[in-house]
Amino acid sequence: MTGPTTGADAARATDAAAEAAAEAAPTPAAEGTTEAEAEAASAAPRVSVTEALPAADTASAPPVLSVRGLSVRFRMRGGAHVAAVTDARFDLAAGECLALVGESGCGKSVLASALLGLLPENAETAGSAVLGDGIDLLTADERTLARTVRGRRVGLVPQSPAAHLTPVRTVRSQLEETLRELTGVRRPELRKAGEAAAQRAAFPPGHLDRYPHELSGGLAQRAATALALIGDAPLLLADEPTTGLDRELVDRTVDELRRHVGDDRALLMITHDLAAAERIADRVAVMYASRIVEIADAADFFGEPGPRHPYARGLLDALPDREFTPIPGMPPELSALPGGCAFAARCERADEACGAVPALPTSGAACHHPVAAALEAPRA
Ligand SMILES: Nc1ncnc2c1ncn2[C@@H]1O[C@H](COP(=O)(O)OP(=O)(O)OP(=O)(O)O)[C@@H](O)[C@H]1O
Ligand code: NI
Repeated sequence: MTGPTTGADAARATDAAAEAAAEAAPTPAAEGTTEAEAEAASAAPRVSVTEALPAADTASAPPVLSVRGLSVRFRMRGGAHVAAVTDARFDLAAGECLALVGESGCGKSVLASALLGLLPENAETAGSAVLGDGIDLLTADERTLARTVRGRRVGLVPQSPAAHLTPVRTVRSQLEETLRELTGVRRPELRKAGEAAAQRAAFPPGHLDRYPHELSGGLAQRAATALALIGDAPLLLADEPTTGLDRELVDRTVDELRRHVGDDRALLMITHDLAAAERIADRVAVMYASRIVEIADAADFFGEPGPRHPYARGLLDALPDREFTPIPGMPPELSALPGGCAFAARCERADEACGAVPALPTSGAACHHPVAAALEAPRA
């Protein structure tokens, strides 16, 4: 899903006054933010938690989220189907940030909607997506999802914060309502709690009485993040949280998100911005034509040995600051996916073996001919 771009978005983006305020007061110590927090917000504290943690699949504590065989397809008129997510499998450990990357239309947002129980009527699902406490997000009923999951166990940082916020109410009133709903705080404590919630996401208190349309893109994103954090959900899901922001704001937004991934919280960040993924992710999952085709440690993926899947390698090589070479051809239609590997038609390494769907290892590429495989597994 790509959020609608409205005239209001453009107006906000050029709202110099609000932007200047955002720049001037991101984490002002004078507003009650501790120096350490202010420091953390501005200094990109990219802590490599993967080194301290056992691999997600072998962790002794149950993963915050465990996805197995997750598929989503949409029934279309005339009996056709769109396979938006096919057989996704991954774990997400506490303290970990997994970036789900891939080109527009590959199924990232549909996967997120499945995890929130927000799929439309014409969706059919298979598989499981189990939270640490055993709730399966795919089979939970709407009452459970509404009362105990959304906001409380899964916090959503939306793709288009401006559209996600209620336009006719101030940020303060939206924070207070969510606090009342999720934490039970009542007046007279509510006002203070609202200000504390804003502060957690570095939303400047001086802007609390503004309406969403009076906020810059960066501040709207902070307001939406503040709302997502209120329920202290162990799983944060951010779908393209940096859409429409300039580079500096992208960096700051992802750094702030990273700051909220504490010891007992995990973040699934969906993005097609590979630089943002590199900046905050511990692991990367690459999606192509509805399937996760590679899962790798972010350091290995963005550094050495680099991506193993030819598509993932192509994605990186297409970046302007790398080789700037686009992948030839187009992804297949999700309503007419080929048998075997969906990337084979565009892949110079493809041969007969690629007529069968390659398995996805716990870490590595779903590919019959992964890049650099020869280096790691020399034949005798
Ligand atoms: N309700 C629906 N009915 C039919 N097809 C749908 C529906 N919702 C999404 N799709 C299709 O599912 C596919 C995956 O869409 P999705 O929004 O997950 O892509 P994405 O990877 O998030 O892309 P983007 O980067 O543009 O946000 C697309 O082909 C889309 O057209
Ligand atoms: Ni999307």
